[in-house]
Amino acid sequence: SPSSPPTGLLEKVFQYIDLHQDEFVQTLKEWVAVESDSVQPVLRLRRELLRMMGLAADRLRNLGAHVDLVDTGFQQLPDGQSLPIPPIILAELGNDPKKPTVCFYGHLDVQPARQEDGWVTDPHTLTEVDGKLYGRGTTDNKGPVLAWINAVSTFRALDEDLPVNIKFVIEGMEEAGSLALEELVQKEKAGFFSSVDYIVISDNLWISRRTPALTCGTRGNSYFMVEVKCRDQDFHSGTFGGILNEPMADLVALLGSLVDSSGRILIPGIYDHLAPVTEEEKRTYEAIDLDLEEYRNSSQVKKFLFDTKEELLMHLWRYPSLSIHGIEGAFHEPGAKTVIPGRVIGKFSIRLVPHMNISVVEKQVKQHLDYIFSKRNSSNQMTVSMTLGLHPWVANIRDNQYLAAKRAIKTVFGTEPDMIRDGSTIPIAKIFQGTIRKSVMMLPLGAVDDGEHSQKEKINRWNYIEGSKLFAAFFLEMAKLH
Ligand SMILES: Cn1cncc1C[C@H](NC(=O)CCN)C(=O)O
Ligand SMILES: [Zn+2]
Ligand SMILES: [Zn+2]
Repeated sequence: SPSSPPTGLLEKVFQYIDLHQDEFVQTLKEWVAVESDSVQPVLRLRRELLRMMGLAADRLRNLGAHVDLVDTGFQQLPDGQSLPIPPIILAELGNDPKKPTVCFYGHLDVQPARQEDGWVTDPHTLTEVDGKLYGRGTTDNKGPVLAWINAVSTFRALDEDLPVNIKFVIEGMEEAGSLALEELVQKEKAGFFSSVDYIVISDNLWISRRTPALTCGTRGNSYFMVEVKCRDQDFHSGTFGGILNEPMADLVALLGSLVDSSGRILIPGIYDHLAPVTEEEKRTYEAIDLDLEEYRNSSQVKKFLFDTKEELLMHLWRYPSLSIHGIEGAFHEPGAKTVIPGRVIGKFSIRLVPHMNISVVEKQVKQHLDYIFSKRNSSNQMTVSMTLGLHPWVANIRDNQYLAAKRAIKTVFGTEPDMIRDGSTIPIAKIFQGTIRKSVMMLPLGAVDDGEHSQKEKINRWNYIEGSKLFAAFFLEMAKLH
């Protein structure tokens, strides 16, 4: 059915957002100018992060929100140093018991970015080219956080009553693993979060460049380190080559035993506990707006492992995958050094899906590596550890907020959303759902080609501005449903 044009208040709200879009872009520019990198643990960048959180707190206070900057202590580094963790913002605007309370989670830290890495423009100077707003953090996650703030500020500017009570959880350590956040969520379960009815996260992307999406699930992740050690120092391959079990040879064999060339994980039992594929689920893939050729070309990949939309999406979203990330201690620089590394650590992770069990996966991985290693009769020492275990997350799409979001998308974009999952992990979603037991929704704003974590990250002006409208329309739909 065609969408009806917005009327009354909504029309006023949309007009306001259109008229003030340059101001909204200007604020994004000011936020992108702050190099709030949480990944590199250095004091200069931590100060930038603190400044970023301060800017956001000021902006929220200007909206009339009550803002708490919660102190979260220090991050202990492996070298014994410690760095301050930026405070987590807990803010609230309105506490009318007749209205639903919607809490927005977002983060203002960003991935590292240097112009030499292959940016055409300075990553910390927001630059508009053909309607694309380039800059680190534009889509992940400063743009979406500001879109939510833009939506709230529009009601305030028009002197209109906010349709819902609003809360904010904004952190500055997401890219470093959301240090301190889980603890805060647990601590505030009976406090800040007790009045929260719904949580909205906008920290992933559509699967299309034009069709908006609603995200119904994410994969989890289990991260492994496998260390092979002969001794703590390197060897010269001229003086020791030929008489040692070399750690790299052991490690390469171990890593080479994990996955075959068709992408199938070779760890026994790993596929034993997967949610079965239903006919209903199969039908959902067909409706999704994904042009395989365009996706492949824009990703600059010659060939994917799968060539139907259904298989590709299933392997991204609902099957586990194993990726090999790197080897610590290996010689990786240019040139030809004749070294035998004495101790190396291989790093890989397995993306988890319903109904996999993290500790079962951990056991299966360890058993498999023990077996492969024992067959080599190596005199080296192997140690396997799982350093991260993040659960997959599945939405309850029958919740009111999914209905409200669908209606808001229809109003703003004139279309039904793609109902998608995401292959990566937003750990806090599962924690919100598990500890405070509230409905969680992921409502992304950015397009598939935004390049989060990559060079030339951008958000389209269109996505940013229509996204601000989407959040405003969502508030009104939520109020109607309550
Ligand atoms: C840190 N980490 C280790 N295992 C998983 C993660 C989270 C990370 N999350 C994202 O990238 C958010 C995407 N919008 C990922 O999925 O790799
Ligand atoms: Zn993010
Ligand atoms: Zn990110």
